[in-house]
Amino acid sequence: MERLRSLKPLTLQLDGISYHPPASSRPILDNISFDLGFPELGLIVGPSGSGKTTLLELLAGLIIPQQGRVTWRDQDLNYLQLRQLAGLVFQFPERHFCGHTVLEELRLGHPEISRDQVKSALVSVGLGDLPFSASPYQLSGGQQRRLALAVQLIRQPCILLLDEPTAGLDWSMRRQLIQLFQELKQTWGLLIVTHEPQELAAIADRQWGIVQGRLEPWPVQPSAQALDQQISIC
Ligand SMILES: Nc1ncnc2c1ncn2[C@@H]1O[C@H](COP(=O)(O)OP(=O)(O)OP(=O)(O)O)[C@@H](O)[C@H]1O
Repeated sequence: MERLRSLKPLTLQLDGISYHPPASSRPILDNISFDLGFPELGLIVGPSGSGKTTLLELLAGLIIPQQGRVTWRDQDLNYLQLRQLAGLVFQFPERHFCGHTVLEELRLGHPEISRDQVKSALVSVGLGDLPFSASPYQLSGGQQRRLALAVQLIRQPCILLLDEPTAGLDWSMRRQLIQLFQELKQTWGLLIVTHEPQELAAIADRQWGIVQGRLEPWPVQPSAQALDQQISIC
């Protein structure tokens, strides 16, 4: 990871990325290009089925595009390097918890991780007071989302990828999580995909829309014709 951190501009770039699995009649991602700085929070907004999760899976190195390049600090990355670079928090991550305790959850697959590292990851998501022995299943919805973030942060990725991170939470938990994202974006690159942008848009540095696998400017600018109509109505 130090090697990935130590090269040139602090930017993740996608250039002409297309993904078209054989089972689909059309490309799920169609010629996607954008760049995201570090630290920075990028927001991609799109309806259900527009390709949001697929884009994050690709950036996490879980699927491989047929076309295009992903570069980090001007260096081309393959899917194995993407797995190092990015930490993906799935939608409803609490459904994938496996550990019986918070400590187990944070050490899954990495038994060498020290208790100090565990503590530090918990502190960075505002769970510093949580006992290591607590059961992940007995935490509140907001705490579970924070724990899922800590599971990724402990791996020290450069970019955090978050799929609908506030879905299914009540207003107060959403507000607390958004406050946490605001803090995390001072240190990490964050890319969030959602179909409910209202609250997240307030803290985003860059925003795009995605429709049928194509990236678009967002929020959509009203056309000149629509503006003329508004003026004539007034
Ligand atoms: N391997 C695949 N083969 C065929 N179709 C696929 C494959 N993976 C995804 N799709 C289809 O691609 C489209 C985009 O899926 P994706 O999960 O990325 O959308 P999404 O924007 O995240 O939707 P949601 O918000 O509902 O999760 C969907 O229609 C999905 O069924």
